[in-house]
Amino acid sequence: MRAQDLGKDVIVIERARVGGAGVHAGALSSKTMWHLSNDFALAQRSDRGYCAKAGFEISYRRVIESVRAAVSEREGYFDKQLDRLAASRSGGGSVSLVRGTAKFISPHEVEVRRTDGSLELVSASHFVVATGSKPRIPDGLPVDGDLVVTSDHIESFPSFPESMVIVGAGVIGCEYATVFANFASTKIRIIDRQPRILPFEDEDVAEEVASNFESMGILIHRSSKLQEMRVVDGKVEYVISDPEGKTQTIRVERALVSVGRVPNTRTLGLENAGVQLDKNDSIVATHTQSSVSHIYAAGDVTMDIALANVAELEGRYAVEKMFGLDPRPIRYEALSAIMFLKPEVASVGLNELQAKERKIPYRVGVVDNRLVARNVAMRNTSGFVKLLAAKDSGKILGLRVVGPQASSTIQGIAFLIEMGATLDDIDRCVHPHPAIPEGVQECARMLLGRSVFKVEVFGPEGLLRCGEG
Ligand SMILES: Cc1cc2nc3c(=O)[nH]c(=O)nc-3n(C[C@H](O)[C@H](O)[C@H](O)COP(=O)(O)OP(=O)(O)OC[C@H]3O[C@@H](n4cnc5c(N)ncnc54)[C@H](O)[C@@H]3O)c2cc1C
Ligand SMILES: NC(=O)c1ccc[n+]([C@@H]2O[C@H](COP(=O)([O-])OP(=O)(O)OC[C@H]3O[C@@H](n4cnc5c(N)ncnc54)[C@H](O)[C@@H]3O)[C@@H](O)[C@H]2O)c1
Repeated sequence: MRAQDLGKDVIVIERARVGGAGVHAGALSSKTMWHLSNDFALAQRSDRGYCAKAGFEISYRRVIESVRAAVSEREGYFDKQLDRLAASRSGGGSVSLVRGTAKFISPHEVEVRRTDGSLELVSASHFVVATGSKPRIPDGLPVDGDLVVTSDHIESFPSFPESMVIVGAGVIGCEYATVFANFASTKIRIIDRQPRILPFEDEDVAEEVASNFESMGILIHRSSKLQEMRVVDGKVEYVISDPEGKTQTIRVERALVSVGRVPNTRTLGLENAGVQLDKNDSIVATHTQSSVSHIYAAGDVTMDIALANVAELEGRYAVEKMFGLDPRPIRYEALSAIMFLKPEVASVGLNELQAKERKIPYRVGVVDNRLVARNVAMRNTSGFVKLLAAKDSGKILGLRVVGPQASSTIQGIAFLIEMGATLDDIDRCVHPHPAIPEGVQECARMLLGRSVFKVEVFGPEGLLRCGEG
């Protein structure tokens, strides 16, 4: 669409469904499940002065029907736009959709194999490779799309399984653990080879999520090695060993494998175009430009950061660069992301792990949501706000929000990081009341020695923390 803005003629080649994993079996579908599951869990609570007397009926198929409705609503808008733009050339360039699987046969030519087997040759001056990624399946795991699945198949369960093991406690594993635990029909176990879930996040964030998981009845096998998984009599049997080598054999109804993703590059014929891949099959790209100057790569196919917002940003950047607009380089350090867990976890910029890794001296403040008026009013005070600022200048480096409305709360700070703002800027800004971002303001003020609640009073209770690294 950005190339169309610039008056270029564009051909989009898609082998499956327009929207990719941003919509199907991915971001939108899983977030729809998350919202539905949250509403269900909330409605089940009986500590708020109301409860459903007759209980709730719940059906996996019906839930998935709602998910499909969301997905097709979104897909419908994409299809409508592509149809209209293909039919008219109103001001911008033309956009046409070719359905089929693309493969480079030379640096300027792509062969498209349609579903009926026919071939179409597409040639262009410039290319953006945005073929995304697929679940990584380690050797020996019997993924059959039925009993042992990846996120690609999870919507095809006939009903809620009674029990499910999740292999990999990263984002996908933890999000689906949350969804199924919220629906309260499935006993969830989750295995990770690391000592804690979400190993790329700060320990306090991961532990807050882990303790909520445990209170939701999710069993976490930490530092566990999956020795074997097999299908026996229509059930999934797996063997895990702990760091001392003690093994356990457990039987569950289904298994979800979520141990990372790999780029879709293998069958793209990139060797015919001379495009260089790294040892993980990702396209080697410098500011989205591959080793062949007219071929760009955006999104999961470079496998640096696998997020829909990054994919879009890179796509826009690539197109602007290829048509000479000289766009501002993408600032990967100010990226924001949300993990749809219980509670929601949203992040922008650096966490403590990353600041330490990059040897950036920082100050950190943590304010527990129990001290934030809006959380109190919501009767939902689990989680905290954690703000990092540069030690000398007070420049804002990053924010983690663990708790309700986390995703909306980080956005203001994303802008401030982008602008190079400091703790003083957060202090000065008038916040609405009561609002979740007040926790962020209180955190900045605490680091500046101007907060309402004092660390000497609430520090020992674990409600406030100031530190540095
Ligand atoms: C379960 C799940 C949940 C997620 N949740 C979030 C989230 O909440 N927030 C977030 O930011 N990110 C999320 N992500 C990640 C996000 O979906 C991806 O980072 C994003 O979709 C990547 O976009 P992309 O354009 O690079 O690839 P994709 O969206 O995967 O699109 C690639 C497209 O290329 C097509 N294709 C592949 N090979 C060929 C070929 N040879 N010829 C023609 N077409 C081809 C595919 O069919 C696909 O449609 C999630 C991912 C998953 C799996
Ligand atoms: N809300 C979001 O933004 C969102 C949601 C879903 C997915 N995504 C994107 O999709 C990508 C892929 O997600 P993912 O969860 O598959 O990958 P991930 O990299 O987030 O997590 C993989 C996990 O699997 C563990 N692991 C790897 N091999 C293992 C093994 N053999 N046994 C046990 N554990 C093992 C790792 O320690 C890690 O915790 C993410 O990097 C993320 O960027 C984003």
